[in-house]
Amino acid sequence: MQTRSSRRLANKRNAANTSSSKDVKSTRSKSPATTKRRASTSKANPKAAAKEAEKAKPTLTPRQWAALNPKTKHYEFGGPLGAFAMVTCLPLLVLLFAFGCDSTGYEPLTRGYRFISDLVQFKFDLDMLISMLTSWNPTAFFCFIIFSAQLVTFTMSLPGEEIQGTELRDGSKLTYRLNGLSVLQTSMTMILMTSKSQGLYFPIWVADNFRHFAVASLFIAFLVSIIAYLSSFRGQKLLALGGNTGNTIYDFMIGRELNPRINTFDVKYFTELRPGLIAWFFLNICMAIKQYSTLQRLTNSMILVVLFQAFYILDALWNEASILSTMDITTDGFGFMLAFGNFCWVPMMYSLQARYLSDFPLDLPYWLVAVVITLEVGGYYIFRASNSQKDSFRQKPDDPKNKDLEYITTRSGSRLLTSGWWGKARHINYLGDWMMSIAWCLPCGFSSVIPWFYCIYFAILLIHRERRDDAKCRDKYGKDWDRYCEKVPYRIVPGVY
Ligand SMILES: NC(=O)C1=CN([C@@H]2O[C@H](COP(=O)(O)OP(=O)(O)OC[C@H]3O[C@@H](n4cnc5c(N)ncnc54)[C@H](OP(=O)(O)O)[C@@H]3O)[C@@H](O)[C@H]2O)C=CC1
Ligand SMILES: CC(C)=CCC[C@@H](C)[C@H]1CC=C2C3=C(CC[C@@]21C)[C@@]1(C)CC[C@H](O)C(C)(C)[C@@H]1CC3
Repeated sequence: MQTRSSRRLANKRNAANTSSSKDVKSTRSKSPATTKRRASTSKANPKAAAKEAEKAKPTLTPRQWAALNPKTKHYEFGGPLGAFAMVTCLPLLVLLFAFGCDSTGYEPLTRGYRFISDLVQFKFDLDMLISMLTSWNPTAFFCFIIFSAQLVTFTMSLPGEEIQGTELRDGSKLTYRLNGLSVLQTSMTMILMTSKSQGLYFPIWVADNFRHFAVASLFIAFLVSIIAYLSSFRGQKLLALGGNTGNTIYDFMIGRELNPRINTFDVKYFTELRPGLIAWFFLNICMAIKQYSTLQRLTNSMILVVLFQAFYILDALWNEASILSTMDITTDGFGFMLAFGNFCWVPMMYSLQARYLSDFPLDLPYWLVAVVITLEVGGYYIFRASNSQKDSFRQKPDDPKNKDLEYITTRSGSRLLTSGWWGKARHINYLGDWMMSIAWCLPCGFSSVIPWFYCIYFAILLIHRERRDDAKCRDKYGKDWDRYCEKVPYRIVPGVY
């Protein structure tokens, strides 16, 4: 994909980056004294070091900048029309689920339809409008904003191992601080300390005001994505190869800038692994506490759902370094899709099962508990073992456990595994993840299809994601990818798909 001139620019930028920032450590051309001074500046004051690195980047002429950021020629997600549909329909779906589901029933579609038909027939009287507006809870709104601000503060201030991401198109490498688990622990402790003085009042209040939190998360998602889109035009930013079409709505949705940063604070990395996962973790606990407060006990279905999902979130934060090689970080820009996905979609839609069970408690027979546990353990095993095998093979190919694995070497130098987990299907890790999604929905029973939403949506997301990744790899590896596909014919489910 890289043109010759963009490669030349990449080398030029790389030289500047390597000599100026602690981000790229290996090939410095400065004197040891300068190097030492810079290293100590970056340790003592990472903000100043980041500014210094930014200043040291050569200013490109408009033509050079355009060569580094070629115009995107192909659309994904149905182009501008699809992007418009995503920006409008997905938030509406969140609102429909937030307002259409409560302890009286889980019927977002009927309620949504009634609401719209009343609106169309002008049955929407003033009293109704007033009652809607006065039911808005500004406290919940501000709580969500303070919660998000706290996550930013903790991410920036708590210590953590600093590691480098994959090499970017302009030759530079960014540094990321791994402190996800400390951020989760600190934010949960803060919340628990606040709510302890009020008994269990705070978590129950959060569960009761779920819809207001949904509105707040939507507001933040739009705010963050608008700011990200506008700031992508300031200065000479490295853009995502897929997000520079020039079409406003499309670029806004897919993400224009590759790695928006405020000094050392990486907005995309933060968004991907903090607000969504941590808010989801917390909302689930609130739903469980709400069930406990009404029943004076927890049902086995609630225990299973909350434990499984908490484990999934802890696992993601424990392995947070592995996200640095996913397409969200290496390829996609930061736009509405990721901001909305993480600030709003993940916490509000992924917590649906726990929310459903707090409104409609259910005790599962032992045989079903056994089925659910088997699915979760089997799914997690496939998910984690396959992801770890790929990470370990890529990072330590000489490790004894990787020595017997078969692979093909591509012309770009990367190796593609053709045995082990990655010889069974090209995205066997998706299968494991999807099996876990069944284990999370099954405890909700079959009285309503709504809590099954996650499992259905996730199948669509994974099938679409596999197609996107396939296109990316075909573009990157050309004929080598065809060779790999011949050896490993199945996409996600061995022998089936
Ligand atoms: N819960 C949720 O909502 C979601 C969860 N996920 C999960 O996130 C995880 C990461 O998924 P994702 O980012 O899609 O990508 P993957 O972890 O599946 O990685 C795909 C990349 O791996 C490399 N690769 C492909 N085949 C091989 C091979 N045979 N040998 C070695 N390397 C190979 C290629 O990158 P390269 O260019 O380096 O060769 C390819 O682009 C998955 O487990 C998924 O289930 C994802 C989305 C949503
Ligand atoms: C249609 C729509 C709302 C699109 C937005 C998609 C996002 C919800 C997902 C895109 C990739 C994601 C990942 C995770 C959560 C969902 C989103 C943001 C993830 C953080 C979940 C935990 C995993 O262990 C993971 C870290 C591998 C994963 C990364 C991708």
